[in-house]
Amino acid sequence: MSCADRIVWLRRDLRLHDHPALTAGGPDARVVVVREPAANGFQRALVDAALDEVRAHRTVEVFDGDPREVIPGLNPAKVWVSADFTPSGLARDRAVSDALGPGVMEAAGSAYAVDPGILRTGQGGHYKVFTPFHRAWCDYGADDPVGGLPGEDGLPVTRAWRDWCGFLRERLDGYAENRDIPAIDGTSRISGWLAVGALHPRSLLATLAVADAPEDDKEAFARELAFREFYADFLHHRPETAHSDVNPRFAGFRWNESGSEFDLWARGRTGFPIVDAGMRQLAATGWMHNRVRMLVASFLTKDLHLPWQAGAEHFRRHLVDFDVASNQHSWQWCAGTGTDASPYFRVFNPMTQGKKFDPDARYITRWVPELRGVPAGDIHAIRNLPSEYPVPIVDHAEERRDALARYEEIKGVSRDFKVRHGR
Ligand SMILES: Cc1cc2nc3c(=O)[nH]c(=O)nc-3n(C[C@H](O)[C@H](O)[C@H](O)COP(=O)(O)OP(=O)(O)OC[C@H]3O[C@@H](n4cnc5c(N)ncnc54)[C@H](O)[C@@H]3O)c2cc1C
Repeated sequence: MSCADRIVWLRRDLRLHDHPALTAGGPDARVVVVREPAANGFQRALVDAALDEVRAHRTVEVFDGDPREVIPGLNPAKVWVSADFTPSGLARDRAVSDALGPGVMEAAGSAYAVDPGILRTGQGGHYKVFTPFHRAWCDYGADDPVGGLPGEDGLPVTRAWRDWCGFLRERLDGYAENRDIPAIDGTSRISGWLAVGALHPRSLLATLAVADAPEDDKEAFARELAFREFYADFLHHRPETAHSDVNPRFAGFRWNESGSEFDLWARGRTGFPIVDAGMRQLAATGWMHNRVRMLVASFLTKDLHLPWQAGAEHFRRHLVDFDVASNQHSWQWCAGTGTDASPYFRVFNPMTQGKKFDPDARYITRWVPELRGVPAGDIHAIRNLPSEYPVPIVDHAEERRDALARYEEIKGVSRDFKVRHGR
């Protein structure tokens, strides 16, 4: 087999370190990228940045077109890839592999520390609840990084790696507490790099283990990585849940039709300051703090009674870190339809949540300039706000009651179902 026959096809694994597929292909393999549509402009810019760094150190042939035609058209004898477990990635890879013929395409590694599908419950099923998954994930453990980390063995130190090391140095200490406060730059902000594969959780866990920080903070961080892997594992077993409710009880739920209220939510013009701040942060930067993602998702599904799929699609079109498993399942969690879901009847109050997690309204006023200079107490109580700021588009207390009433309708259906079927 000549070098030209051996290909490493890079997708969302745009890095040179800790890369089983590149290691399997060896230093002489052709490295190939087929440009596929990115979820949005923010993610496309990150793909380009990560790809440029790979190209600065290794020749990469970049093709446009459909990988189902481009890869077989190169007539390779062998193609190594990082396994892609997303439903669309699996379908693409199956088609490419069929076109190449048996044994040509081989997966080495994936975007996860523990590949989806590996962990099983005692009964042999897949995990449906995070806590036992997390326990099993910790027990299973992650392998050591493959082929070295940036800065070792001549491997370049990339922007993504510098961001990660900056977090380890400056913000890991205190992460467990600070991660919930949107006004503090307390999280790692590496989700975009993970989404394009410029970082790998295995390398993160290896460096996290030896970092000089309190164990609580390290454990809290690893737990968040486990959430990412839990959602990927769940989606692997239940691919239809990228679009449909995990909890079948919601099949008959009475959602509203999307209309002008959706647009006001998307534009950060709901009149609820913390919701508007989050949506404006998303529009401006492609990123939103996790706590605020939860609040805006709760608002869309429980105050506006709009289906989680509409919000998830909006996030897909804007998030720099869009990841189908984390996004769809986080939305389902917030809507109450998903794995381990926050119960439907737990409805976040945007005023009290704002007061609790952004007490001096620093986060809110960073993104909602009309409210600068207004006392935090007034912002959280939504009173005496300047006329250029919108009045609330709904009455939260009323919508909460409505949400609970709608939930009662399907609860009743489910109780009837149980009675009729003798369960
Ligand atoms: C409605 C909603 C939609 C979301 N959509 C996405 C998405 O498309 N892509 C995405 O990566 N995350 C998503 N998240 C999860 C979370 O908000 C982001 O991962 C996190 O805010 C990224 O910032 P960070 O890297 O600073 O996180 P950190 O707090 O530093 O966490 C480190 C890493 O752990 C993972 N992580 C953290 N929290 C979660 C979580 N709740 N679920 C799954 N993984 C997590 C991410 O990979 C993150 O980069 C969503 C959350 C909600 C509530």
